[in-house]
Amino acid sequence: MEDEQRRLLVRFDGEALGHGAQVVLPRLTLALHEGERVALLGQSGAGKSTLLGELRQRLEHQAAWCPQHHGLVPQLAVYHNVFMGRLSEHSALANLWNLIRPLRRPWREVAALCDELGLAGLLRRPVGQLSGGQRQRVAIARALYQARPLFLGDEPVASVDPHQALRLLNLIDSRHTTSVIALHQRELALTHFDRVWGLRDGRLVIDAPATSLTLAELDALYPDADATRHSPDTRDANVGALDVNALPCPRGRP
Ligand SMILES: Nc1ncnc2c1ncn2[C@@H]1O[C@H](COP(=O)(O)OP(=O)(O)OP(=O)(O)O)[C@@H](O)[C@H]1O
Repeated sequence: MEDEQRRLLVRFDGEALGHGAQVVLPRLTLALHEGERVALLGQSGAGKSTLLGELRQRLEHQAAWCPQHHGLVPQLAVYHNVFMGRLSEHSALANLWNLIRPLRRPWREVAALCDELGLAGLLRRPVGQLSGGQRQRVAIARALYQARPLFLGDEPVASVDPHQALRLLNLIDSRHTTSVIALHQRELALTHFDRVWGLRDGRLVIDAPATSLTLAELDALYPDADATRHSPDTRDANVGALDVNALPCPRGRP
C-alpha cells in the first residue's frame, strides 16, 4: 500500500531530538504510517532509544512499550510483572487485592499469554530467579498485555536465539497493527520487517523498504564493527545463514 493511502501516525519534520542540552538527532525527518513494521538499526549510542522515547511520547496510550532494560521487579512473580502492563486500568484497591490474591480473570489472561511465550509454569516464580531470555519474554508479555494497537520495542529480542527471536516477532505482529523495533540482528531486519530506519552519525541514513536493502548497506551502519563486511552480491548467502526457509513465514511475505 502506498504511504499516502495509509494513516499517518507520526511525522518528524527536520526536528532536533535529544536529552536536555544534548542533541542526538539534530534534523530528523521521517514518518510512521499505520500498518508499517519498522526495524530500527544503528550502533550503540546512535540514538535508537532516543527516537523510541520520542515516538512513545507522541503516540501516548496508542503504543505498548517494551523497554531495553525491561523494568521488571525482581522480587515479584512473573504474574505480577505481566499484570503491571494494565495497572492503570484498575483501581488502587483492585491492584492491591490482586497483589495479595490474584484476580481470576487476569490470572487466566496472563497464563494464556505466558503459555504463548514459553513461560508456562513460571507464573508464581519471582522474576529475579529467571534466566535473561526468560526475563526478556516476561517484558514482552507485559507489553503484549497492554493490548495497544502499536508496539514500540527497544531491543526486545536481544537475548534470544534467532529462531526464538522470529517466533517472538511473529507473536508481536499478530497482536499489533504497527511496530517499531530496535534490534541488532540485521538479517531479521531484512527478512521480517517492511521498512528499515538506520541511524548513523546523528542522521537517519536509511529509510527504505526492507526488500530494497542489502546486508552490506546495513553493515555500513556499524562503522566500529569488526565483523567481516558483506558485499551486496552476497546478500542471499548471508540471509540464508539464518536458514529463514526453515522458519515460519512472516506476515505479508510469500
Ligand atoms: N537520559 C539521557 N541524558 C543525556 N544523554 C543521554 C540520555 N540517554 C541517552 N543519552 C545519550 O544520547 C545518545 C544516544 O543514546 P541512545 O540511548 O538513544 O542510543 P542507542 O542507539 O539506543 O544505544 P544502545 O544501542 O547502546 O542502546 C548517547 O550519546 C547517549 O549517551
